[in-house]
Amino acid sequence: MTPAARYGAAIEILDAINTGTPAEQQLTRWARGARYAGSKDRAAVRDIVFDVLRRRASSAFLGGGDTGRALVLGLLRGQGADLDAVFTGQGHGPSPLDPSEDVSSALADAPRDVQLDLPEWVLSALDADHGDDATGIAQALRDRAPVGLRANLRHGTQEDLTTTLKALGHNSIPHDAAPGALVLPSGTRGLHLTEAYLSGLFELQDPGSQGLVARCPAQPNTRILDYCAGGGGKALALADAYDLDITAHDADPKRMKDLPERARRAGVSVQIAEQVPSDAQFDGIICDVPCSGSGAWRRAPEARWRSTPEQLETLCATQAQIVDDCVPMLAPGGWLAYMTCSLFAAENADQAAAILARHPHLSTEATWSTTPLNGTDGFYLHVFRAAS
Ligand SMILES: C[S@@+](CC[C@H](N)C(=O)[O-])C[C@H]1O[C@@H](n2cnc3c(N)ncnc32)[C@H](O)[C@@H]1O
Repeated sequence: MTPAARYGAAIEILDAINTGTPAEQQLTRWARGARYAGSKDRAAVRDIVFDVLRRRASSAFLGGGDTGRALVLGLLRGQGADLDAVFTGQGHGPSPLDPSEDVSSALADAPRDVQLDLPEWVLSALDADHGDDATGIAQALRDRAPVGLRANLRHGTQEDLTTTLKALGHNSIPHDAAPGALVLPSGTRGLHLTEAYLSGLFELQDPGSQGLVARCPAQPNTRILDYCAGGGGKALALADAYDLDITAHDADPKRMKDLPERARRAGVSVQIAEQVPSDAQFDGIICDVPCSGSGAWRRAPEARWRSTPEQLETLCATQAQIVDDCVPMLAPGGWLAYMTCSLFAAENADQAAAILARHPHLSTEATWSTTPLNGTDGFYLHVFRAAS
């Protein structure tokens, strides 16, 4: 595909997304029908679509509308790109621009929420929760995220992995959020197909996510419950760091389907429990609760536009319930790590304060958080300790 044809495809896909089809679904549908598109074309079209979704409000402002064409036009204007090289009208490229598509305003004339590509209510919450950092965080959410890796330290050091990746043509940089964390530039692809990955040398995981686990006060040979295990990112990181008796649970067990294979590849052991007996006791419990995901909105760019204050309220109620379900399973003197990939205090510090108020036998052992300003996704951790 020519570069212009890739933009043409992105315009069609964005028009379909505008009718309510989720972006992933529409990208898959397009790729199935576009046999002529190679893997590089598919990746490039996906990047354009996701770039637009991350910058949807500013692209609509600069493109003079919210059709697929206007959004792509606005994105390119914002990037200062050569518009005539894209709107060529040749092959499958978009038709040439019409004078009616000229927009005289600069982005600096737009309201702040438009400039920062966030719904107004989200920006107000970030301002309230992050003060002077809010603008920088919002700006970071407009860009692609770097690729994060976790070296499986049972297979080698962070330095060993850096050397292996270098031999594969990838320059990785250590990240100080966790002992095995590395980052590579956004857009690094195909790592999961390398022998290094298949033989268990690393997992794909944001350094911030690794930082949460690195701060859990696990002691060797203790019983740990990962109550919202999902794909097992936290359980696997913990199992790599210590010899533990780890039980992984999720309300939707299908989400754990890849966990046994990932554990096998990493050379660690994690037991799967579809049900956890209510009288079970654990020395440590991880509550990696379902949340707005606002800390990771660079990776799921549609989510910011679909999120609502009402959804946030429902999520907060679920988070509180999950912790309340877990607290009775905490052995005397045990720890509970409440964690989110959210930037909102409502899901983070406010929840922690409410948990302490509801469960007076818990105290705060540690807290930690990170935002995209640190080169990670946004995460929050609150470690509680039960009285012995
Ligand atoms: C943030 S994700 C977990 C990500 C995972 N820990 C990881 O690191 O890959 C939250 C998970 O909570 C699960 N969940 C939602 N409600 C739950 C509940 N009431 N009890 C247990 N798990 C729940 C969801 O199915 C989802 O997999």
